[in-house]
Amino acid sequence: MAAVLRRGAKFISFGSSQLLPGGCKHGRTSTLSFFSSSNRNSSSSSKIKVDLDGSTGIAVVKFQSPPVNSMSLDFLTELSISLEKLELDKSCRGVILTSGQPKIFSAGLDILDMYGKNPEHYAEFWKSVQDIWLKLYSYSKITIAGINGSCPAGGCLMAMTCDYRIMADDPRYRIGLNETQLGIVAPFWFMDTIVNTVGHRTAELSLQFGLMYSPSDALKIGLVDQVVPEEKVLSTATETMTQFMAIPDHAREISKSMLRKPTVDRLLAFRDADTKNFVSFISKDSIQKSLGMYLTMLKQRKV
Ligand SMILES: CCCCCCCCCC/C=C\CC(=O)SCCNC(=O)CCNC(=O)[C@H](O)C(C)(C)COP(=O)(O)OP(=O)(O)OC[C@H]1O[C@@H](n2cnc3c(N)ncnc32)[C@H](O)[C@@H]1OP(=O)(O)O
Repeated sequence: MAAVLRRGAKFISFGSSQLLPGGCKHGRTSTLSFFSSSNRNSSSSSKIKVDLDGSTGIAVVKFQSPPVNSMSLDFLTELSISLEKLELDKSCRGVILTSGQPKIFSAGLDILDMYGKNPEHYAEFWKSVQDIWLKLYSYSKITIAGINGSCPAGGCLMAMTCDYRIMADDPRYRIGLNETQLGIVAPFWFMDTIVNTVGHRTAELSLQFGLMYSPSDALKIGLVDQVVPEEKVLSTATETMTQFMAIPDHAREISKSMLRKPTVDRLLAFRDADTKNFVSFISKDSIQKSLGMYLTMLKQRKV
């Protein structure tokens, strides 16, 4: 795959791949804030900040992994621990996933965890990706994604695991599974998730072309449920959460579980084979070379 950098263009191509329009640059430092009062419970690891309001039962889980909230092994581990704690916490009834980084919800899987490492690392990384999907797709509590920025590939997958998606109305933002644009194939459970979200025909087009949707187009195909001004993403998520909470938990939970269990069971049944496939695919010299070129281009990109 030859790298073609089209400076100033809306998209930058790598072979047949496209980067998202952007142009924003991010500081690498993060500010951790702690909030404490009798009804609020905040915790903050280095990449994930959790703010649980005991009076409403709503937890806001904020990604704070600059510059782009890429899903590294550390990020996934911290997120997994935070979600596990919230699932065990009886005072929590719902979780809002959102970003603390400007213009980005999550850039998807961290390419650095898939490049230049050994097979053991790739296996460990992939299991943590499977883990977070399994956890979120079968999460007993209500989950809402407050998508306040771009959301490619793994970022889109994470948003699709939620019960409801609210996206900021900014035409520069994009959401979608763009794997084919990178010359790779989304694993079967990524595919199952998008089929369950937008339906089979739309998923076929979306996956084959690796389409990235603007917020309004994502709304049209049902990839997101609502588009609101950016400053209203969190308040809308809170209002929506209140509507979900009006439904008896057990009935909602069982309905969710019955609808999602076949999809979850499919990954559980083929989990080891899926890990082996990933490790063998990502270890190939040709794939490593392509990833290396893609990373270089990401770093050189100035628009
Ligand atoms: C047969 C079946 C076998 C099974 C095989 C399965 C194989 C498939 C595996 C799963 C596949 C895909 C899942 C993924 O999620 S792959 C990741 C896809 N993500 C992307 O392509 C996004 C790339 N990034 C961007 O488009 C842009 O960065 C952005 C998100 C739009 C943000 O733009 P920006 O202008 O605000 O920031 P930018 O300057 O581009 O980036 C800032 C720094 O961040 C680095 N970076 C960006 N994205 C990633 C990433 N995903 N991982 C690691 N690092 C990333 C970028 O390099 C910049 O770094 P630096 O500051 O210059 O050092």
